[in-house]
Amino acid sequence: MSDGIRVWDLEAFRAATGEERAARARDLDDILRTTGFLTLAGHGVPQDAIDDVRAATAAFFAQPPEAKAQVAAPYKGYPYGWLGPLAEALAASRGEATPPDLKESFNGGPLEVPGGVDDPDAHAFCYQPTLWPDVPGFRAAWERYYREMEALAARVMGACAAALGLPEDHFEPSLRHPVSALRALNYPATDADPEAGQQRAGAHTDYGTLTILLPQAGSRGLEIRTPAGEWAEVTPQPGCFVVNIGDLMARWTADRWVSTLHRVVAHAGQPGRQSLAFFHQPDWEAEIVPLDGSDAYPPVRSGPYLMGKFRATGA
Ligand SMILES: O=C(O)CCC(=O)C(=O)O
Ligand SMILES: [Fe+2]
Repeated sequence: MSDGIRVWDLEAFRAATGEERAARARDLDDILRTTGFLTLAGHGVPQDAIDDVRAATAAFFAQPPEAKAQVAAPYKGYPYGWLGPLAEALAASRGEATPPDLKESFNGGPLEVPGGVDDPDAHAFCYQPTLWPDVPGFRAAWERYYREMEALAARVMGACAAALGLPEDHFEPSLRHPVSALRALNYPATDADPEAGQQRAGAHTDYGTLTILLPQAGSRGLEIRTPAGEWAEVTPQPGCFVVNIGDLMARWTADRWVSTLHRVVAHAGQPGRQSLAFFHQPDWEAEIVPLDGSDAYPPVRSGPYLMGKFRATGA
């Protein structure tokens, strides 16, 4: 089944002026109001930064479990490192009991700890060190890609401000030290049928502002729940990212934009699939108040809000 995910070109927006720029901003607003998902063209991330992180993460996952275990989270609740197979069920974030997801992941956080953060929760939950695997070139490739994602997220947030009719620098004071996370995902090839209700990633919404996803080229199985209530497959487009809105952005826009339910389906006889998800999250202390001036939601702080979402799933 083909998808209804529209392509939106960031560089074309940034190069445009006057009425054309306004029209491209309106188009972005329209996409984020209806599906909350888009295929991002014109992203400006160098291809070799993408190729290098793909090669590094593939080499990481290809190691035997004992090697991966060397960068497993050292205690329950440690935010980063290797999460082995069957460690998480994303559907639990919506109170649904399912068998665990058929995946493993490697997770890392901000590359620097800013001065002046007093909240001990910020240190325990966000500013723990990323654990570096002993894979040649891994750290350099990961850090470069992380920085590219931070810069891309800032450009997309500028466009989002325009789409909301705000000055393009509107979000900048909330994005001085974002507490974003990068997650590499490996969904092993399957031969047998999954258990009833088991998926590669169970149905969930993302928690933060934006997710910038790099699905494996030619891979299948990522689906979004359409406004009509059906599951529609997202087909990865060569040279593009998939970008979607998370719960915090829905809240910030007082539900003008939608944080759409999505999943990665499992069935027998699937080839392996690897993806990279960058979960963009404003500064720990940033106060998120509905942008339309309404009282649709009480103010929350970005970091504690995110931590609350994770705690609610027992992660
Ligand atoms: O791997 C994918 O394509 C999507 C993963 C996802 O939705 C997530 O980890 O939040
Ligand atoms: Fe997701």
